[in-house]
Amino acid sequence: MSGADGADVDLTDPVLASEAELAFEGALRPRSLAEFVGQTRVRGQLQLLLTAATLQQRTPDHILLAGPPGLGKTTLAMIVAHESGRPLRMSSGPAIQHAGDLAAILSSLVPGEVLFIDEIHRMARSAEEMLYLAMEDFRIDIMVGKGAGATSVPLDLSPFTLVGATTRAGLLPNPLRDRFGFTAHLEFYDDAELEQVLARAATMLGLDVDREALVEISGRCRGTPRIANRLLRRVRDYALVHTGRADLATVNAALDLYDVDALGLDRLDRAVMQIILTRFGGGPVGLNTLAVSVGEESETIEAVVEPFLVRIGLITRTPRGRVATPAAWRHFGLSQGGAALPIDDL
Ligand SMILES: Nc1ncnc2c1ncn2[C@@H]1O[C@H](COP(=O)(O)OP(=O)(O)OP(=O)(O)O)[C@@H](O)[C@H]1O
Repeated sequence: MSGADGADVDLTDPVLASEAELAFEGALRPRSLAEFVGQTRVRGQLQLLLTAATLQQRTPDHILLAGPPGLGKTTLAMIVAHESGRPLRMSSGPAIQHAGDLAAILSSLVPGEVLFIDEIHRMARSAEEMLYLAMEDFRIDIMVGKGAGATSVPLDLSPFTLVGATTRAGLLPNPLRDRFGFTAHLEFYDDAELEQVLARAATMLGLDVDREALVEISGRCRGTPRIANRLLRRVRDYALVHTGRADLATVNAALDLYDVDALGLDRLDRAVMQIILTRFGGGPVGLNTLAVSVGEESETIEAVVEPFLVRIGLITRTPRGRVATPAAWRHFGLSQGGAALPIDDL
């Protein structure tokens, strides 16, 4: 995807978000379940779980939040802590590469603390095993010494609530998954919900946006609040520099400039579709082949790209691989079995 200066710009890539954007994202996070838009079922389930724990004056059960990036897992973890009036400790799977890393965190938790572990499926196996006992009995066994003389010393922990987030619930071992009292599967947001997210963000930005402009952005943000907020900022920029107002024409011009198409497909989505349609005649194509072809991790394709493409009906998953649907051929203006376009032309 090319920006105005010719540099590659990917509005959907959280890694490329500037510090200002991250600060903006933080400021936008809803602080309570009532403020949290959409995910009605999950909100109701969480509300019940938290209220029951408060009535019984105990720590809420451990919670697993599963779903693609940007749908609100971190926000919900913060809300769990805030609504139950407990402190929050944040960590992530990649930062826990040894059991000792986890032991250090667990042993320093204050009573009732909420421990959020993002990308929990990426934690080291030895730490995962330590977590089983910690979640169940609020206890860990610490190994002292090495070899034949090693002994395990039990250490009692303060009661805590673990909130784990994962884009790949299927990768968690069963013993870990079973120890969560509640698993919430976050879904992509529908257009009406995204309009609410955008309207709220526009108010916080002090941006006067037409309703039809909001509708247009909500249809192009991959069902994802994080992307909705980011696109809104680019529309704000465009209005500031060029048009003076955030109307439909401004939205179309800004999003076209950043190569966000009518369905909200980004560069990686399009690259994946190109491979399936033009190199493999519509598929089936295996996950690893796709990942190698577009130069991405297969985990990213499976957790980020594929759920969205399936949701909007451009691909289906079959036992033999991913297959393009007739809607995909239409969207890219290609006829099934027709001449292949050069990969870079789509
Ligand atoms: N339901 C919602 N209502 C309003 N804003 C939301 C909602 N969900 C997410 N957001 C906004 O979207 C942004 C991204 O949310 P968040 O960081 O919680 O997503 P995430 O699922 O944890 O993503 P990742 O897995 O990439 O960390 C936040 O700035 C938040 O304000």
